[in-house]
Amino acid sequence: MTAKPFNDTFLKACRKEATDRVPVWYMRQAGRYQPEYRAIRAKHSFFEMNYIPEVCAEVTRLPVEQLGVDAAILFADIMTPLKPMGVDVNIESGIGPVIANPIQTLADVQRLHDLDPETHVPYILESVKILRQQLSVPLIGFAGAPFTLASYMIEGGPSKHYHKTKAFMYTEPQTWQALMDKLADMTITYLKAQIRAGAQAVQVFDSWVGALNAEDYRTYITPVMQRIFSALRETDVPMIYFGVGAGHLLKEWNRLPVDVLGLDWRTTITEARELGVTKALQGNLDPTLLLAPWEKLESKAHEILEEGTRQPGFIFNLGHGVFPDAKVETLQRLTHLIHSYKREQ
Ligand SMILES: Cc1c2[nH]c(c1CCC(=O)O)Cc1[nH]c(c(CCC(=O)O)c1C)Cc1[nH]c(c(CCC(=O)O)c1C)Cc1[nH]c(c(C)c1CCC(=O)O)C2
Repeated sequence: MTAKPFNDTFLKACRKEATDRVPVWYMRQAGRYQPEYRAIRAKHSFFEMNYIPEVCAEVTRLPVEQLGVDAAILFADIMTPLKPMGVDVNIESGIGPVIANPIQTLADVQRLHDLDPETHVPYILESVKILRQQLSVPLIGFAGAPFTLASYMIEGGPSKHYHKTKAFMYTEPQTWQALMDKLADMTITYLKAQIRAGAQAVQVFDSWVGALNAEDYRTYITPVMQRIFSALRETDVPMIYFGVGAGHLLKEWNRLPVDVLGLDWRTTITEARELGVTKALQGNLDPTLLLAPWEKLESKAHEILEEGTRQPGFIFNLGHGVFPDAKVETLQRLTHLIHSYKREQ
């Protein structure tokens, strides 16, 4: 069997180079909407799937083979590196990460271990190496951003309003800073290790940072994100920064040394461009539309393609992850639509 030629359209779009078709991948492209995933998951806990590199690699490859997407994202969770740092976290199906020992004091922060990827998460690095041998599309490594990780660590699980997190930030600024620094060190070390092992792009998930207003983002978060992306700049892999409900932060994000901004569906690509965003963009179909009639999905996907392809540097994705009740066939059809799209001159 001859190996497929390497498909680098995703990497080109990250660098704002012209591509002959629009690259696409989907957040949470590996997950419970796939019967094959459910069969594997029935045999293992979530973290067990992380710990066994062959399983991790199989689950990572599944959507690439099934959907024909232009990038693979390593199968793990933003919580994976927190476990060896001393966070007692479990992934509960249908709920998300649940933490038995939430952070409350400076002593709790100081007790967190520094991450040493080679000893703490060797299975992640092994999975990356295996995948690089097997894939003919780029492999995206990823990590959670400090605010989003801290929100789970402080709230003890998923949250609606992040009020414990924000109260902590306002009332214990020094402890908050210590926590941000510790998490930023982890993010940098973890992503650099993934890149050394072979990850060809990285995405930093700051899913919940949209809970902050722009002024608080500037005060409490910009310095730490600046440090993370500057440190990763030393590598030459493209960096993507993503958050949900963060349209009001886009001007701030555009100043960070990052290559691609991930948008959710609340901000259109045209609106982002009008705000002065110059980075490559990734997004932003509302994942709920995967459950809508095809005509509705198709027309919105078309709109996004037209807006996105007005300039180079566009990667089609969803505005957030695929839901468990989406259908594989819908994502296959959508992928085909994106790959067949030709911009009218
Ligand atoms: C906030 C966040 C988490 N995890 C992640 C984020 C950032 C992206 C986002 O905002 O969705 C990131 C993540 N989580 C997972 C991936 C794997 C790669 C991929 O996208 O295919 C990635 C990139 C697997 C997963 N992570 C999780 C699952 C479901 C686990 C299962 O099989 O039960 C998967 C496939 C669990 C998890 N972990 C988390 C949540 C909210 C959940 C979902 C809860 C649920 O719906 O059951 C925390």
